[in-house]
Amino acid sequence: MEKVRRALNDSPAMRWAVLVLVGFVLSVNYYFYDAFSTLKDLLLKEFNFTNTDYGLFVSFYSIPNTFLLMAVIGGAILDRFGIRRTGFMFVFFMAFGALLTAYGASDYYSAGGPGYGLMASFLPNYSPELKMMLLGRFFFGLGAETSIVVVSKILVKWFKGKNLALAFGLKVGFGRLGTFAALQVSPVVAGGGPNLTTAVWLAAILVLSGLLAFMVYMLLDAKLDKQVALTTPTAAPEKFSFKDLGVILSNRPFIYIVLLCVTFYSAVFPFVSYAPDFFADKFGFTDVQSGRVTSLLPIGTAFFTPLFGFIIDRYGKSATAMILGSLIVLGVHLTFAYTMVSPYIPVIFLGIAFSLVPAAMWPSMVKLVKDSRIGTAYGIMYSVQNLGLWGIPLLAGIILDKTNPGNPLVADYTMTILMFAGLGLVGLLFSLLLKFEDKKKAFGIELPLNKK
Ligand SMILES: N[C@@H](Cc1c[nH]cn1)C(=O)NCC(=O)O
Repeated sequence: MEKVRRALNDSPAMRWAVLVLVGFVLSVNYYFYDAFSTLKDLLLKEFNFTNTDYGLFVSFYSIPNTFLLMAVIGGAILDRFGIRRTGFMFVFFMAFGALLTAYGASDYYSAGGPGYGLMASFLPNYSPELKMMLLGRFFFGLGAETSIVVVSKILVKWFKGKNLALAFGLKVGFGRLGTFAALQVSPVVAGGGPNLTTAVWLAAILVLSGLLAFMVYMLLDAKLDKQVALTTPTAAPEKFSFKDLGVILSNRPFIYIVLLCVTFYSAVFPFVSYAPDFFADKFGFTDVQSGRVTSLLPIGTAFFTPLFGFIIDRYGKSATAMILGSLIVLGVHLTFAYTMVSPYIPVIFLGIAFSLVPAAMWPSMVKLVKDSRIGTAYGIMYSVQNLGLWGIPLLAGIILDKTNPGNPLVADYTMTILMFAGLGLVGLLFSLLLKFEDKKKAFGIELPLNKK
């Protein structure tokens, strides 16, 4: 038998090719996730959505992952059944959900297409269009979050000990490019209303092309597994057991990272969905100016996250990077709440924090959890994070309504922004606890990720 000396993941060119393939899957995921934020007003006009309907549509993404624990279950399925089967299933759900959403927004459906009658037969306060789109968003969220877990496990498989933090940084960068493209392309395609459906279909078809890209990746994954099986005796996949869950959940630094994950992302993602309105109301910006300053965030982080990942691979200091990032988030929100400093400056700092924490947080997991349980660990992180992504935008809306009785045209955002600052402060506390715990028990979180 021919002995395989170099496996596919020993070739840097193959590793980067894999990163581009799975990065594309992530880009289309983020594109679809964010494509609707610039279409909000058009959805309100075209389908008579209220602001609450829109909020419901956005938060439906998180329902399967938070309340049905789908990301945890998906992560456990991933550890049990492997990357190819699990990845295909969840990327398929993501594409199915995207197509269902586009169908719900289509003229064909509105004219009484299949399913319209059924959707019109219950909950008459919600339109059949909204109900079909909610169902689509539900399946999209169910598939999208676990597919991010699958991509994370793919990166650990190909890059562990070989620029893993850089690979994670680039992974986040691909996601941010998807967000940036959505913010730029979606409103242009929609053309102010007449092509709204085309903009939604374009987003759905992009997600479908992500499924094709994943199928190409499956061929490479199968080849790598065959090569590894020739050189290393393969162990049978470990069965999922609740004992493993207990082991992961009793790991203190893991818990601190999960808690930082939910507080940090809750202080950033939901803020971003209110940011254009906040800039317009506090600084008198036009829609175009608000959009421009907001889109600095995804484009800046697309470059900075890989750069910080590159540094962390070589020099470590992940816990310190998380502390610094959390401190910056706190400072940025306090600046927004209490000063009139040009928003361009705090947004640039927010971009630095939004690059530092993800670049350090996601790859740190390999120091705490064994590879065969990494899917479960990321699944837990995403499920808990989704609780924040579901609840905090709703809480922000409630605070905004309560502090602005009578729904004035220009809202005072001070209390809402202070709520985000509070999340930043709690995140800072968890990042300090993480560093303290690492110092006490030497988990190696501060050490470089590249093997010497
Ligand atoms: N769980 C995702 C949420 C998301 C945002 N856009 C599409 N999905 C997430 O937070 N990923 C980590 C990140 O840093 O983007």
